[in-house]
Formats: sequence, C-alpha cells, structure tokens
Amino acid sequence: MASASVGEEEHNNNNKLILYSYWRSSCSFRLRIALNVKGLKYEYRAVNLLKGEQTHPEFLQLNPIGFVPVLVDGPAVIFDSFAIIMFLEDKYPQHPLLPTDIHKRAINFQAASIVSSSIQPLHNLNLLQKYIEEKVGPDEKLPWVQGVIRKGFTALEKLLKEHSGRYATGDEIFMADIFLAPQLHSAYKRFNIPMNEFPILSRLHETYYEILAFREAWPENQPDAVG
Ligand SMILES: N[C@@H](CCC(=O)N[C@@H](CS)C(=O)NCC(=O)O)C(=O)O
Repeated sequence: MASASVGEEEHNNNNKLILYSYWRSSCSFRLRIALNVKGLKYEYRAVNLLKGEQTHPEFLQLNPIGFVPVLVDGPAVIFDSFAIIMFLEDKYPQHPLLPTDIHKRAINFQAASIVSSSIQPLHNLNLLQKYIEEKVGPDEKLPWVQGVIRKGFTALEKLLKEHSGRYATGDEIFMADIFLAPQLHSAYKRFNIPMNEFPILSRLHETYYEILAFREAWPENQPDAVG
C-alpha cells in the first residue's frame, strides 16, 4: 500500500478520504482526476489487480463485486466511479463537475455513460484475460479492444460536435472530461487507436495533458506504477 496526497485545498471535515486504486485502472483514474479537480486530498491505497488483490476477502468487504475504485469517506464506503463522482459532487460542491444547464448536464451524463457502460466494460481486465485471451486467442485481444474503442469514439465525436469548447462540453472541466481523459490516455498509450479519425477527441486529449489535476492523476504518476 502506498500513500500520496494531491490537490490544492483541504476538504472541509476531519474525515480522511481513502481511495482504493490501481495505477493502470481507467476507472480509478477518473476518481483521481475528480478528487484533484475538487482539490480534495486523499490517501492512496493500491490494489494490485494483476495479483488478484481485488478478490481478497478484505477487499470484497469493501466492494462485493471486486473492482476498483472504492472511496472511503468516514463511514461511507462507495464503489463504482459514476456513483462516487455523484457522491463527491453532492458532498463537496467546490469546482462543480456538472453544469447547471440541464441539456449540458445530459451531454455530460451521456459521454460518461458511453465510456463507463459501452466502452470500458467491454475491454476490462477480466474479459480480456479470462475470456478473449484464454478462450478465443491472444491475437484477438487487440483487434477486439480497438473495435470497441473506435465504435465508442465515433459516437462521442458526434455527440460532442455541437458542444465542445476548450473542454468536452464548453470551457469548463466537467464530468465528461473526467471520463474521457482516462479512456483517451489508454487509447493512445496502450491500444494504438488511429486517433486521426477523431479530431475533437484528439484535441481534448492534448488539452488534458496541459492540466495539472489531470497530469497528477496519470497512471504513470501513481505510487504503485510499474515500468
Ligand atoms: N463500473 C465500475 C467498473 C469498475 C471496473 O471495471 N474496474 C476495473 C478497473 S478499471 C477492475 O477493477 N477490474 C478488475 C477485474 O477485472 O478483475 C466503475 O466505474 O467503477
């Protein structure tokens, strides 16, 4: 277990926030960005997914489905990145992650949902290792992931066409950005997606690289990062 504190402001109670995370997990990456954007300090607890620590009984007591991230905030133990972000939004209103305009809010929910329901679960570790690699064949892994990501990115590119500014839905960082940045990072770094097909997403990816709250959340900058 490693410890890291990021962010600019103390959160406004005495409870220490604890984030169970794995450096390479894009779902944990979402939370690291959200906490940084809100300026909330947290203790980082690494869960090594490659060693199967997500299936240890003590971890399953926190999250019975055996996934990271999990956030502990005093008595509250919350899992699932979407739910955790909504919780943070309700409890820590500084630097809102949702706009007030209801159409713009819906675009943020749509973008977050495309990433968290229609892209990432179709290429999570379990599916890739235990099914595609072992039962279908190791050579099928990359084409499968690329197909899933390209389909999702095609939809996101259309969704954001009328709404993007400096960020996904205008000139402020919102929930859509928090879900997009990790998916874009892995598209570039791990899955070799032809990003010239996605000009808006490519531009957003470059913008996210300029923002400290995002850079500090990068997988490579986490205490449990390897290589
Ligand atoms: N819907 C969940 C998905 C969580 C999830 O799939 N986490 C992955 C890492 S990004 C995980 O823990 N995988 C471990 C495994 O597949 O065994 C969320 O958004 O938090």
